[in-house]
Amino acid sequence: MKIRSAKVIVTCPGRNFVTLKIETDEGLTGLGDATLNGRELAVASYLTDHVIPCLIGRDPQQVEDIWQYLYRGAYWRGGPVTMSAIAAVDTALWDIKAKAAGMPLYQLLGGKSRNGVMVYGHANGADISETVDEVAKFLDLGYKAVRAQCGIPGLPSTYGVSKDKMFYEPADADLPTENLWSSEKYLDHVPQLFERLRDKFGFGPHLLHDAHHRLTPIEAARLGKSLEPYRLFWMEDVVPAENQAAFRTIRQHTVTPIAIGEIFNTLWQCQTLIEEGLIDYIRATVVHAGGITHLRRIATLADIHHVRTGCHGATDLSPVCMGAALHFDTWVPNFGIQEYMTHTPETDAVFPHSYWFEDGYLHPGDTPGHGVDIDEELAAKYPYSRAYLPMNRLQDGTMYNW
Ligand SMILES: O=C(O)[C@@H](O)[C@@H](O)[C@H](O)[C@H](O)CO
Ligand SMILES: [Mg+2]
Repeated sequence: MKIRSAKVIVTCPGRNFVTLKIETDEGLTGLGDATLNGRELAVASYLTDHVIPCLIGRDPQQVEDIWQYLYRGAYWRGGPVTMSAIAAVDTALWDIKAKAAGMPLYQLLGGKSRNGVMVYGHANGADISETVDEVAKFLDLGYKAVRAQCGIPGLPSTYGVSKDKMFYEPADADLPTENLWSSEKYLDHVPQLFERLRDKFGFGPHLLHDAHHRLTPIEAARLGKSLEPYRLFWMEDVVPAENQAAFRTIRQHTVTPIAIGEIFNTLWQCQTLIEEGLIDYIRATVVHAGGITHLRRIATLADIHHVRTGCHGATDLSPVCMGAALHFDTWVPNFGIQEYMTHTPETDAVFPHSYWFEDGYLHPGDTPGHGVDIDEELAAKYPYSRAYLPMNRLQDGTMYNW
């Protein structure tokens, strides 16, 4: 078998998605997600201008060799653009391999380790009362786990809190909007939210929270301690992780479980976190962490150190990434949870898929491959439209972690 052609499809059914489609001389096709929020065209160019020419004529069955060829061969290793491009190739090749075998992808990875993939939904509200109402809606839909975010008194807008309720759009403008941030106000307010949620819903549902890399280690330690009575499933991205050793401070102070990894691209960015047992959940996922091939390595290292997975699954990761992640989740022995923000109906129509939600769990389906397709005619009706994630400044104007 040989790769006959490959192309990049950019579409914007409400938000931008970049998809790689690889076709073989035997007529099999495979899809990989290559979406990097706010930097989409950089990955599209990396693929079209630098990767696709090297793929033509190669044997698509050599998934590992092609991964190594693109990773080692480029000389310039790692980084979000490179690793999203490699991920797209890798995902498309696994899709082709599974289709050629006539199997759903999870079978090739080692088969089912569970009957369904537990997911968490996103509840957000302008204030505590609204967030409580939103959490109730998710629980009514059958979710076993809900992430809760809420507006902070004294801050005009906060990332993750939006008018959209079943999903919110991370990239919200043609040029980046700017939010204001105060860790002091945040740290005072968040424990009150979880106190109300536990009062109302008890300890049955799993509750999660995302701090978007905005605290210092000692502030994160304080957050973890103040949330201990409410027994969260995890607190996510409490500090930026360029300095992995900084997590030791947080760990020394709190037993609230720690999750991180949605912006990680390689194993090297979480090696210390995993090997020293500084985190409980690794949130790297297929599209930004080098595809199934590399994510599997991260998960295997994590397993040895009692760290479980919690793949990123926001709306800026396309249904192609979600489909691949669900096959991975169905197999991976140290599965923790999967994030699930529902896509819009327009996006679902562009990417017909075999996965479905039922009673708090997603199921990947049994279609050969990863089970996600693209309607190219429909995709062509939604041209690229530039959009950025918002940014964050402190109240005195200092540029801050978003
Ligand atoms: O946990 C999450 O889903 C968030 O952190 C995302 O909204 C993230 O900010 C976006 O995916 C960034 O593109
Ligand atoms: Mg997050």
